[in-house]
Amino acid sequence: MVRLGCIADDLTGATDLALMLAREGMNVVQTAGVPDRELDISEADAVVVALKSRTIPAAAAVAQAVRAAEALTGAGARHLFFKYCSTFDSTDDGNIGPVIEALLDVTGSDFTLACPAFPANGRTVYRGHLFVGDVLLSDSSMKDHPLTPMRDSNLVRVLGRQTRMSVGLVGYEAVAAGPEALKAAFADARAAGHRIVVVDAITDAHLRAIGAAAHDLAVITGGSGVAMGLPGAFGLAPHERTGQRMAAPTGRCAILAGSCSAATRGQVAAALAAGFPAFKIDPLVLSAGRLSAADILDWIARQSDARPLLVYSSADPDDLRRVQEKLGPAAAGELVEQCLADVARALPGRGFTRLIVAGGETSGAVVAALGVGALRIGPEIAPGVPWTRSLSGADLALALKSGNFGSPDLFVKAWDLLQ
Ligand SMILES: Nc1ncnc2c1ncn2[C@@H]1O[C@H](COP(=O)(O)OP(=O)(O)O)[C@@H](O)[C@H]1O
Ligand SMILES: O=C(O)[C@@H](O)C(=O)COP(=O)(O)O
Repeated sequence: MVRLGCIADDLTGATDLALMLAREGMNVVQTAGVPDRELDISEADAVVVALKSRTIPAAAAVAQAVRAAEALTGAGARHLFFKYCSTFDSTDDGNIGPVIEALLDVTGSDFTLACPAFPANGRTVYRGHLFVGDVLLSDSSMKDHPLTPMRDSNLVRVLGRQTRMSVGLVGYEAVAAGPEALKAAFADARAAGHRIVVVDAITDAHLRAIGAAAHDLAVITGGSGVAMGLPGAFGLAPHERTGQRMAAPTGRCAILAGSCSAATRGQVAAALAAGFPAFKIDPLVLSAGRLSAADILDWIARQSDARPLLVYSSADPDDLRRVQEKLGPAAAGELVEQCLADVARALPGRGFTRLIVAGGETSGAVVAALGVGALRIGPEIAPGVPWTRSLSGADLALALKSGNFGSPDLFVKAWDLLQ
């Protein structure tokens, strides 16, 4: 029986959330897009629908989220969880605010919370300001994101620009005082006319308190952290998943990296230092027609299968700026995503069965090209990053890595969790 219906605005965000819910005791099915009627979700406590709606026009993001919400409530979900990035990736046009408005509308409710905190990955919220590690969001590498540069750390202000609804703040004191104090703070904020409250959270204990206080809301929104307390609040007990290995089809290994985030760039550097055969995509050469997916596949055909192959477009902020000035951010992004998707489509036919994909938008494009419609969550590689196994399309082990997650050795070590 589906208790919790989840809608994630990108694919890596969906696996991040699915891992959190699974670890905390839920039986989770993750789908890429709105699930087919044929997919068996009868055993699932939670279904996580991955959209690719973070950077599309707000009206389209709303339409996709509403369709997903209708499918999930139709499958029995009484509570909806809207998952966005722990760095609140969005623009002044949306899409976090407009989607929250639409989900409140669909469920006939008038109050929810917003909390992207994920302390295990260094994301904390204090006085409504989002920190990444030791610095404010606006001082972090997210200020240079290719599609959603984040240059304001005050989430009440950021969300306020995206919605006509009144946005309030529930501060640290209420969160630290526990679920009953939090419920009272929610009631006060609602009575004051706020329809969304940004909630402070610095520790996992805060996230569990928020889960306990919010689990009966029809709509809950946030990063995967705020889902930590929900399975327990629904009466389920955590699973210990670390240390497990996942059975995976035998075959070759590849890494496709379209993320330019700092963590991914560090992982690319570590893979190069480890001597992985690597192909770097230059979007300007691609755009000039002097490089194609077929060329990359020819290069792949010439490599030995002794080590994982790396195909990447990850660029530092200066290179990225140079490309974006020439091609425009959206066109450059699409060009690279299309190229990596075209490469990915051919990989199963060439014996590749184990793939790491870095980047949320990139993962969305790659998984769509692979025709994978649903995923089972496997062991945790790093906080927010599980191995998964495809439940439809080609039989694959897939790690869909959020741009800024994972330690530098992730591309080198993740394979050890497969058997
Ligand atoms: N060298 C590059 N120049 C311009 N855009 C790029 C380059 N490499 C990747 N991109 C684009 O940047 C975006 C990165 O987003 P995403 O895959 O979500 O990564 P992250 O998870 O780090 O946010 C994608 O649209 C990708 O195609
Ligand atoms: O919450 C997070 O940080 C991630 O789950 C996520 O959404 C990351 O998105 P990308 O950085 O675009 O992979």
